[in-house]
Amino acid sequence: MSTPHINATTDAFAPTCLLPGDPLRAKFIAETYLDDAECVTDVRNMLGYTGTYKGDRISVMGTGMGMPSCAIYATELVRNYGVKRLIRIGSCGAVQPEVKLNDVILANSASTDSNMNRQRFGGLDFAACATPRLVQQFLNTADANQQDIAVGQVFSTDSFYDSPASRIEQLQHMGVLAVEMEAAALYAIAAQYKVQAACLLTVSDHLLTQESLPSSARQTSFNEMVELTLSAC
Ligand SMILES: O=P(O)(O)O[C@H]1O[C@H](CO)[C@@H](O)[C@H]1O
Ligand SMILES: O=c1cc[nH]c(=O)[nH]1
Repeated sequence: MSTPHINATTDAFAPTCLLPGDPLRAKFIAETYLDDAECVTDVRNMLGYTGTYKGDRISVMGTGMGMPSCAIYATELVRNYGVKRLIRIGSCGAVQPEVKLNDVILANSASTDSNMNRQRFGGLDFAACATPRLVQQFLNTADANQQDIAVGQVFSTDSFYDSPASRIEQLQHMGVLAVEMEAAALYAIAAQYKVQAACLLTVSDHLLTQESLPSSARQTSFNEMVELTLSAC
């Protein structure tokens, strides 16, 4: 049955759903990598697809930008559509010099400047972590494919623009690899609903060098991350 934000039938989603922020990235992934992909939801043009990858059913759906938007879709997917594994596949801005443009990062934890997890956790600070079993699965697959990925903590922010000037230095100091806008909320939702979650990111911006990928590449060229995700799931 439909929700306010997803107009799919009850059984439309597979237990594993890949979650890019950009709905056109979801469309690209479905059309490029999945067999028999069908668009199962299009409310607000937040496109979601289900198809098969090497014979296994899998879904991919956009979440929009930022934690409030991502939280709406993640919550409805687990509550109403039985999704058990939420895998964010996003872009990010690197804050460490050794992390380069186009590198793939596996976010094993996410700090945040958002208040969303405090609201969820009675005012306390929630340790937002990926599901260890999924982290292991991604690492094993990356090793088997001889693919180099960075594993570490990220920072999920509410603000793409105009963060305090000292922010990057603080993040660097605490070993944060990159900044993005959804993982912390996604990990808290997964914990609350007892489902699995992980977040893979491709470095689209470098916040130290100001290098940046064009928007067309953010939509279509995250092949390394997508292929790793599909072969690990
Ligand atoms: O590329 P996506 O998955 O949207 O992720 C990143 O890009 C958006 C900002 O440009 C934010 O959603 C951020 O988290
Ligand atoms: O949140 C984000 C995503 C991509 N690049 C950034 O700099 N920040």
